[in-house]
Amino acid sequence: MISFGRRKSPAIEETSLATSVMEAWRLPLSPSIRGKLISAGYTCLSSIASVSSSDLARGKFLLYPNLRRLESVARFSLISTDNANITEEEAFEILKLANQSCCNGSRSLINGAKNAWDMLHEEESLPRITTSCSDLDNILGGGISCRDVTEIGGVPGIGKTQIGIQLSVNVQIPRECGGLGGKAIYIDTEGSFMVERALQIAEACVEDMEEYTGYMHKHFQANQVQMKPEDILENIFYFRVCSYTEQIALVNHLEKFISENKDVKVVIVDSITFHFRQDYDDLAQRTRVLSEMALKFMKLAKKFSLAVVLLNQVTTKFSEGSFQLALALGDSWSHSCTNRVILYWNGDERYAYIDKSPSLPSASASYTVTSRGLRNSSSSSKRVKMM
Ligand SMILES: Nc1ncnc2c1ncn2[C@@H]1O[C@H](COP(=O)(O)OP(=O)(O)OP(=O)(O)O)[C@@H](O)[C@H]1O
Repeated sequence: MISFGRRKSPAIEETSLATSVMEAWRLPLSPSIRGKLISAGYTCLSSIASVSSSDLARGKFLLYPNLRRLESVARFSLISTDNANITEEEAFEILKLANQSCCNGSRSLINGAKNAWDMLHEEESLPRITTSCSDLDNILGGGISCRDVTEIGGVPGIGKTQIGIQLSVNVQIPRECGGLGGKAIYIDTEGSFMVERALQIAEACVEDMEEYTGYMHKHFQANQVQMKPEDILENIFYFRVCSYTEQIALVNHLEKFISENKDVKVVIVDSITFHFRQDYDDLAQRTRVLSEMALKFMKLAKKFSLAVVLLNQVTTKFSEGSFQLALALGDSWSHSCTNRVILYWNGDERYAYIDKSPSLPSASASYTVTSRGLRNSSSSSKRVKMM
């Protein structure tokens, strides 16, 4: 049976063509030699490295399926296509550089490999941000993991914003006190961030640190940490976004912002889906845009070793004959985060449940929201082992 390859759409063809032109374009050659090379049809490094210097010098054209389109890309890239004659010397130089670039490319890929033992150590030594609730920290393996995207969802009033504020304060706990000594980015889409509440939680955090460092100073001659609640507020970078376009623009800008503020160790989005649920009509496109956004957050988390916390609303969904709570955009969005924590009420008590994690067992723990922030509830945590 003869199978025919699926024909790429003109747009895809043009994009891949432009990408391969970029490969030749990146070689450190003079513009005139580069122009000759591309106009002879040698665009990607593998095609250049596979010919002899004499073939290249003779200006042997590669069989290119759509040279006219190549020429239009070349013209667009301001490359001269008038003269395709390459001298022997130029051919030799081109081959040398192309071979070097090919080798560097594969070497960097091989260098990227890690062994599983190193990965295990890396995982164990990953810093975590405490939630100020030791029961919750326990089920989270010590706190919110840096280098991961964690989604926290729950009904209105369950305490999502309180957790977001608590984390943006706690990320600043100095290293001497077992913290990260970092800064926070708070992206507020709903207008729920209250600065007075952040000050209240910061004051409680400073009091706890003074108590801890006072004890350490008295018994172990350790330095006392001087930190004021005002310092904590100064280290929370607050962004208010009022539409999904602003949200997309901000997320695209974050990499630059964090490169300039490398101390940022947590990014909180409160909430991730708010504008997309309200104003977005095209559901398929909405899923694509949100998945792309989640991918960008994952890249940021890995690149800058920071925690991304996406707060999310829940909706009711009719399933198996009854209404059940489901995270907003649940099904379409479900693969976009590494960890997912669901907050829920059990009687009068607030509970957190690990719904998804590649490394933690499913478990639940109770917590309470006090005037000082998140704390353990009076009842002890409950671990539910899943099959
Ligand atoms: N100063 C405080 N002292 C004690 N509890 C507080 C204080 N401030 C807030 N809370 C508790 O936190 C709850 C509000 O939590 P939060 O605003 O984080 O909910 P949420 O899940 O973000 O809700 P929404 O989805 O509506 O934004 C209040 O109902 C109250 O129980």
